Parts: sequence; C-alpha cells; structure tokens
Amino acid sequence: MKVGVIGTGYVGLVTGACLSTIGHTVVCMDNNTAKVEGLRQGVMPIYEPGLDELVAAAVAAGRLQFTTGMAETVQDSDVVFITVGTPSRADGSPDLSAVRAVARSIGSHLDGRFRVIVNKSTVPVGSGNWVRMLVEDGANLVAATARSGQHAGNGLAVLAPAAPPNFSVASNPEFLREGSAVWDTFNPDRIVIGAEDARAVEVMRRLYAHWVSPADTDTQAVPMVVTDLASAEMIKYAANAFLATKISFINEIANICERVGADVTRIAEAIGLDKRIGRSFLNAGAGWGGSCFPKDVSALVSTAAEYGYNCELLKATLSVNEHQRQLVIEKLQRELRILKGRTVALWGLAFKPHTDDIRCAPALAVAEHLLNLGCRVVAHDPVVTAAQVQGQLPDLQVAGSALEAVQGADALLVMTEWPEYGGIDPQTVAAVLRQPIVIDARNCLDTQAVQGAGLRYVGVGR
Ligand SMILES: NC(=O)C1=CN([C@@H]2O[C@H](COP(=O)(O)OP(=O)(O)OC[C@H]3O[C@@H](n4cnc5c(N)ncnc54)[C@H](O)[C@@H]3O)[C@@H](O)[C@H]2O)C=CC1
Ligand SMILES: O=C(O)[C@H]1O[C@H](OP(=O)(O)OP(=O)(O)OC[C@H]2O[C@@H](n3ccc(=O)[nH]c3=O)[C@H](O)[C@@H]2O)[C@H](O)[C@@H](O)[C@@H]1O
Repeated sequence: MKVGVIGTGYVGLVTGACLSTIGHTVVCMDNNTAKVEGLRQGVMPIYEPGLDELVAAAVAAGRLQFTTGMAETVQDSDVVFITVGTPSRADGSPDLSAVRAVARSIGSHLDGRFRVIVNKSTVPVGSGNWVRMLVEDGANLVAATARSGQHAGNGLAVLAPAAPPNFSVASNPEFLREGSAVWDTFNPDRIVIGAEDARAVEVMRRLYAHWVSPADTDTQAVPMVVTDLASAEMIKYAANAFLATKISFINEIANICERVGADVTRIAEAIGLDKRIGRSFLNAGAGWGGSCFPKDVSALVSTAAEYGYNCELLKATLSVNEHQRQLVIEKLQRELRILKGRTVALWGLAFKPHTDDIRCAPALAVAEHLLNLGCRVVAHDPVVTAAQVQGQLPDLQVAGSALEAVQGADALLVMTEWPEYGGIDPQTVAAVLRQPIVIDARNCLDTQAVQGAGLRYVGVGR
C-alpha cells in the first residue's frame, strides 16, 4: 500500500521505516527542512538502535522517501498518518497546534479517492472527531477559494477539487518505547484501531496484515483491538498512566523499604512473579521521565478535570514521581552535609538508557537542582552530547568519559542505568573519587563490588 507519514520524529520515522521494511511504499514528510535534508543524506535525527540500517535498506529498495511537500505526501497515499508532537503546555494540557495545522493541510490536498487519515499522535479523547472537522475545513477552504476565483501566492489560480473529499479518520495509538522502538514495532503486544467505519478497519487490517494475519501459519497473529475513536484514544492514555503508576507504586514501596530495612529489588522480584502483577516496570529509582509519561499523565488529569473529575490516584502518581527526584538530593545532603562548593559526578543524562532523548530527564532535573544549590556538576553520558544540554543547563560540565567525570568529585551519582556503567571497575572509581560515596539512583551497580572497593553505596529502597 502507499503510505504517507506526516511528522518525521521518533514515531514517524520508526513507523515509516518499519512499514516500508514489510513492503509498503512510504513517504515521510516533515516541515523541518534541515531534518528532511539530513535524512535524504542518511543522517539520523535521533539515536535509536537498528534504525539507521532499516532506513538505509528501505531507501535503497526505493520504498522510503523523505519530503517537505504535503501535497505529494497526501495525494500519493492510501493511508496518511499524523505523527506530529503533542507536547505539554504549562497547565499540563497538550498543545495540539501541530495536529491542527497538519489536519487542515491534509484536507486541502484531498480529492475524491478514498483515504484513511490515521492519528498516531497521542491526543485527548475526542480528537478524532476534531481531526475530521479540521480536515473538512481544509477541504472546504480550498473549494471556497477556487469558487471565488482567488489565486494562490504563485499567481496560479487555485483549482477546485474534482470531487468532494472522501476519507475516514482512524486512531492508531503507538506503544513503542524509545531505545527499543524498532523491536517494539516488529513485536507489538497488540495493534489498536479506533475507527469511524468498517472501510477504514479493512484498510488498516491490510496495512498491518504482516502482524494481524501473518502468511506463515507458525507465526502467532498479533491481536488487533478494533474500537471506536474515543476508546482508542483513551487506551493510549490508560496504558501510559498505568505504567507510570506502577513505577510510582514501586518507588513508594522503596521509600518504605528504606525506613524498615527491606530490599525493594527482592520485593519487585517476588511480587513480579505473581502473573497478575508481572515483573516489568517495577524498577525503583529516580522516577520516570521522557517525552511521554509526564505529558500524558498530566494530559489525562487535565482532560478529566474538563469533565469535572478529580484524578486523585494519577495526581499521587505525579507527586510521588516528583518527590523521587528530591530524594536523590536528600541522599547527597545526608552523605555530604553541605552541598555548596562540592563537586558531584553524574553518570547518565538521557531519561533512560539506549536513547539520546533528554526530554523531562530526571538526571537534568537533579543536575539543575544541584547547580542551584551551588554544586559543580560534571556529567557523562554515552550518547547525549554537551551541545544537547548547553541550552538548558549552561553551567553543567560534560566530561568525555565516565572516569573523567569522577576525577576529584566528592560523590558519584548514577542517574541512568547505561549498561557500560556496570562494567566500570569500582576500584578505578575509588582511586579517583575525592570522597568514597556512590549514590546509585537506578540500583544498577553491583553493590558488593562497589562496597568491596571501599566505597559507601547508597541505592534506592535497599
Ligand atoms: N517518542 C515516543 O516514544 C512516542 C511518542 N508518541 C506520541 O507520538 C507523537 C509524536 O511523538 P515524537 O515522534 O516523539 O515527536 P517528535 O517531536 O520527535 O517529532 C515530531 C515531528 O513532527 C514534525 N512537525 C511538527 N509540526 C509539523 C507540521 N506542521 N508539518 C510537518 N511536520 C511537523 C516535527 O518537525 C518533528 O520532526 C506524540 O504525540 C507522542 O506523544 C507515542 C508513542 C511513543
Ligand atoms: O507514549 C510513549 O511515548 C511511550 O512511553 C513509554 O516509553 P518510553 O517513554 O520510551 O520509555 P519507558 O521504557 O516506558 O520508560 C519511561 C520512564 O520510566 C522509567 N522507568 C521505567 C521502568 C521501570 O521499571 N522504572 C522506571 O523508573 C524510565 O527510566 C524512564 O524514565 C511507554 O513504555 C511506551 O509504551 C509508550 O509508547
């Protein structure tokens, strides 16, 4: 099938690359000219394991193209995905301006051929109907402009569409995780389709046939949940809110463990063996961050408030998470007493390992707090660069290696559980630290090896 993807960020690029890999012909569009130009030259705008190879192969096979042109993206496609960002506004509600602009623009390029316009951006309940309205507005504007005999900016007359727009809106929430986005897309737990009509469902079933009706009879089909638009939109928020709550829950248990002398890692292991609970997302630490959990939990709270409902549980999920970062500072204060004038080595800036994404990264929040308290903070991350953090935290120093960051520091603070940190010999760390203190805010180091090197180990909930 022919697929247009509008917004070539994390979700758009991974979606486009994976759909072209399974045989569809995909055009990825973005209004960021530099990004599109870079992609045409094989430069990935994000760090995502396996993505470069996938994109290169799909481009070489002639099944993946990049463009800044909306007209060609829409006109050539049977399915048009909207995958633009929906960041949080100051009040926690999502900023839908990019979705609005794109939906109107899609409408202005439609003709009589049937297309499914698929919203993959995370948008509040009710957005499907809103997208339909905007697409119709875009189409009506072109028709009205043509009727009035007006001219486009280039002096050419605007042509009236040959036929009224023929489209259906669908919602297809995305569940990929950064750092394992390609794997997640090829191995989904479910595919959710919210649709207005059976025709759209049929198109989406064909698009996702690779997963939902695999040709190889030995391959297990992925469940496809077909529902109405509002339920599909709600499924996305409910999934993220549940996962964020699960992490806040284990962080709360960790905080109790610290007081009573229990070990949260053993508790997570044991309760995780209960199939009703499951082990994943029970790693206590410095709390969750990233581009989605914070904005999506806040957006759900904000949507509920619009409908007169006060989300007590989700508000607690948010506040436990906020508090979890504060606890990292308190642990440092307990160990070092005065923080002003101290040097803290900080390992890990990304919001989690295997990504260079620093959006809402707990590490940056903690670094900012330490800088405000008068510390010198020397950070290291295997993939996040100094240039990425410069604008946000100009006083944060970024070292070229993990050991360089630790040199002469009063404490080492581990904020992201990059596997390479576990491979560094604690003896070499002990040899260069000014004071023998390690705060492991992700419980990722070998406790005994750290203690064996004569370092004081402070983890989370143990
Ligand atoms: N990042 C993730 O892991 C996941 C994100 N999501 C959701 O997917 C959506 C997209 O997220 P990301 O890919 O992370 O966003 P992103 O910020 O990485 O990318 C968005 C892209 O849209 C482009 N864009 C903005 N306005 C445009 C316009 N008018 N025309 C064309 N392109 C435009 C931007 O230039 C950018 O390249 C969000 O709603 C997010 O919540 C859902 C699941 C996973
Ligand atoms: O909507 C989205 O954008 C995505 O949000 C999350 O994916 P992502 O943000 O990439 O990363 P996660 O692996 O979920 O981690 C989120 C945060 O939780 C933290 N976390 C995760 C697991 C855990 O046990 N403990 C914990 O503190 C991580 O360190 C990270 O800061 C969801 O897992 C995806 O399913 C969803 O598609």
